[in-house]
Amino acid sequence: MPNGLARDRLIVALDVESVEAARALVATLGDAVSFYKIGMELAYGGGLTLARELKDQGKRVFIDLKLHDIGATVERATRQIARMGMDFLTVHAYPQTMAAARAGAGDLKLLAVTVMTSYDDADLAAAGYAYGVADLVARRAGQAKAAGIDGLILSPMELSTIRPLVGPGMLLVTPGVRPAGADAGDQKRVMTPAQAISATADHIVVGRPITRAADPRAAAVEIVSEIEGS
Ligand SMILES: O=C(O)c1cc(=O)[nH]c(=O)n1[C@@H]1O[C@H](COP(=O)(O)O)[C@@H](O)[C@H]1O
Repeated sequence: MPNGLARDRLIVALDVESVEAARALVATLGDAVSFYKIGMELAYGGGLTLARELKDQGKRVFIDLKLHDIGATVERATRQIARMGMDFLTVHAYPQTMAAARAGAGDLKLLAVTVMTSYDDADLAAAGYAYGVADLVARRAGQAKAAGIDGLILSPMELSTIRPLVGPGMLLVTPGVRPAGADAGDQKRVMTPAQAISATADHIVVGRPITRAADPRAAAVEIVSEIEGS
């Protein structure tokens, strides 16, 4: 049985196309993984039913729907996820969106997505932003804290500047994590599990390096031992 505390810091992104594929992966990973993320691909393929099943198995579940809409819609959608008894929900880090989600969340923990880990400064400029990544993440971190948001999604590269800004109480959750030598794919701001944990990530989110591995359980166990050694 892997070390519980280290294991609970790994969140596996169940980015697969069907509930059947997700169930098979969860069975393969067994007690190596305690925390799962259900994102858009699986949610749009029936994954919200699986979310309840995972909770009933004692797993923690992060619903990653990255809400962003008018306030009334965000508030009501957040309330629906809160009723499902899930652990985390993502919303985009826009002040109006975060305030609306806070109003609907109750005890559900909200994570604000700062700047996607597939973006660099040039991508932000192309999207019309005057800020680079570092400045926009910092600005949104301050706004999330002011809105009473529980945590942030950011890349591991921003942890060392953002942790001092937000303090120990804010959950810092980082995708953009790759074991040494793994393919970065579409991720542009990347660090290893050990580097992310040393830089004070509370949780790391890992998808393809586990879900597409020849032996997903071995890949997860390896990452948990890297977390444990950090
Ligand atoms: O909100 C997220 O989880 C997220 C935010 C972000 O900035 N970057 C990012 O990669 N993610 C998610 O984290 C997971 C990363 O997956 P891999 O790149 O396969 O490890 C995917 O499910 C993404 O949707």
